[in-house]
Amino acid sequence: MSSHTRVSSPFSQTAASPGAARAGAVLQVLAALLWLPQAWLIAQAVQVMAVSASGSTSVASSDAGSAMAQVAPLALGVLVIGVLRALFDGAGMQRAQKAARRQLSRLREEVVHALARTSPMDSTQAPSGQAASAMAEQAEAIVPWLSRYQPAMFKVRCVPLAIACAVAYFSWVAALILLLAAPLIPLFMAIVGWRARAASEEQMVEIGGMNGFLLDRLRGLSTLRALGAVDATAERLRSHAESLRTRTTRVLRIAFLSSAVLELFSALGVAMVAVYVGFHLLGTLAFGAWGGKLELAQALFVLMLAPAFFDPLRELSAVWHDKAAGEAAMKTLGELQRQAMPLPGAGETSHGTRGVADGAVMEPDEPAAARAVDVRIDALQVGVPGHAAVISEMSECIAAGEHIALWAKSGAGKSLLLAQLAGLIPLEHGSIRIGGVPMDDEHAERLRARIGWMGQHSHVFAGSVLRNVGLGRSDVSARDVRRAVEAAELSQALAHRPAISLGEGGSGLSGGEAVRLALARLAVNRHAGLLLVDEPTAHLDPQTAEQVIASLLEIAKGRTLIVATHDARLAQCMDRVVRLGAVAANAERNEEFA
Ligand SMILES: Nc1ncnc2c1ncn2[C@@H]1O[C@H](COP(=O)(O)OP(=O)(O)OP(=O)(O)O)[C@@H](O)[C@H]1O
Repeated sequence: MSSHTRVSSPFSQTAASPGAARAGAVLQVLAALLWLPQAWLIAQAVQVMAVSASGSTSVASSDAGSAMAQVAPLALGVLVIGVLRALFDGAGMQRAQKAARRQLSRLREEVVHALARTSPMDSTQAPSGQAASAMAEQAEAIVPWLSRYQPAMFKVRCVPLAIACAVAYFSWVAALILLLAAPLIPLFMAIVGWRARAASEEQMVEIGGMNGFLLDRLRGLSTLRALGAVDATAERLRSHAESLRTRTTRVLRIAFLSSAVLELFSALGVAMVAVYVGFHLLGTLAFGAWGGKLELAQALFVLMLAPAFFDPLRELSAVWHDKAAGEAAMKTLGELQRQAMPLPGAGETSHGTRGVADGAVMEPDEPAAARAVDVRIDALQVGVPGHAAVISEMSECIAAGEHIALWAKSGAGKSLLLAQLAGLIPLEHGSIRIGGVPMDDEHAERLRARIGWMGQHSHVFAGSVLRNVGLGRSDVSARDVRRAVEAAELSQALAHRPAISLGEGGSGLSGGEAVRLALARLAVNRHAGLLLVDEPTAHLDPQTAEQVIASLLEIAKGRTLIVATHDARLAQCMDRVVRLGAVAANAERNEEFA
């Protein structure tokens, strides 16, 4: 069973929250279009001044005064439109930026949820360092892509066309020059952008890989140091950094190339319009103005619009790299959302799941005290979806309150069975019922809340012992944590170091203390009617193992306990031993442990 959550196309992502993003783009387009009246007013003012200057030798000074009177409202208009343009542009950018930030938060939330909905047993999951780097760092590339590239793209679609129409109204030749120069730019940009995207993706993969590698090696630094592999690791890190440098340089080179392409063609376009307008005014090129001759104001207007025609394209070029980086980031986030092995029931809410069939004994609003539950395993295939089954079929009934040991050789599937019982792996064949409730997508979330789990390698977070036991859960009080720590005899073990703060991965704790910490986590779960424990005494000396067994039995009183073990002393303390791979022989208690 596998499900794939796909990130929808980046464009549909933006379309999903069109309001603010679109409003931002529209405001920026309006600001750009306001240049048309502003340029017209400037051209008119220049014409008035030119006429006044040319006539000042022969005409009375009162005419110069009237010219100033004509120019003043034009100048005021230019000023007012200038202020409006600045306001529109500023507001548009602000809105686009805010919309992009919101979109990024939403995407990050989706990725976090997708990761949380993935089974922890999925061995194909991205390394945590890579996931953290993708979400925290690479995902930031989405903001400029949405807030700058997309409005720039919108402008390119509207503004040059409007300007070309305005220019064509006065001179079809000038408009033709602009229209001929314009398509060359997107064409070359697309060619360059295609390379930019590939280069950006390679750069992102390299960043993610390097971060994952670094985090992984930092976690295992003590092992690397102990085995004398620090230098070799540093060497690999250096080669990663070198490769990243090369890829980053390639991305920058392509970004510079795209700007150069655009500058070249836009400069040529503007220059050709200027040459035409100049020669037209001089009378050399007397065509191209719909049979007439351009006035000074009209010629100036056309001339001023020529660079503005290319402005949106220049802007697009400046942010062209944002598109490549943004799309590469979207792709990386999409990869993170791909769930090869979903966590059963992670998408379901625990609300409204009352009324479970078969006389279920676990009610959603059950009081705090744990109640032992029975476990029924029917024709269960033990294994991970997509991999060969480890046990093709097993059936077993475990009574409420019974304590059993799973006994089998290494690799026989004890841990996988415990993971299936805990609802951490989707079931492909067969069924599990806990307290009469089937372990399926509908009930898994609720069942997990009633199961205590102690894995083979419990992760220890950096922080205090109490925080590591409470794990910030709202339903676990400080009193519960203290009691659990007592029950696991962890406080006695750490009595000589009361203010101990643990390092990431459990540095600062002995192996026995780490097991006690895991026991305390087990004990703190007051709702757990079923405890699943994986090899709690592995690697412990006989005396510590005995203490751990005693604590475990104390914690498991009145609850159902299933423990995977190779330890005969622990197995002897159980009511029954279930041999995996020889399930039929489990009806009676195994004499080996009598
Ligand atoms: N997440 C996983 N994805 C794919 N295969 C897995 C996964 N976890 C375990 N396996 C495989 O399933 C088989 C059973 O593993 P499991 O950890 O259940 O054995 P075990 O009986 O608990 O062994 P041990 O006593 O050594 O802990 C092994 O061959 C292992 O490689």
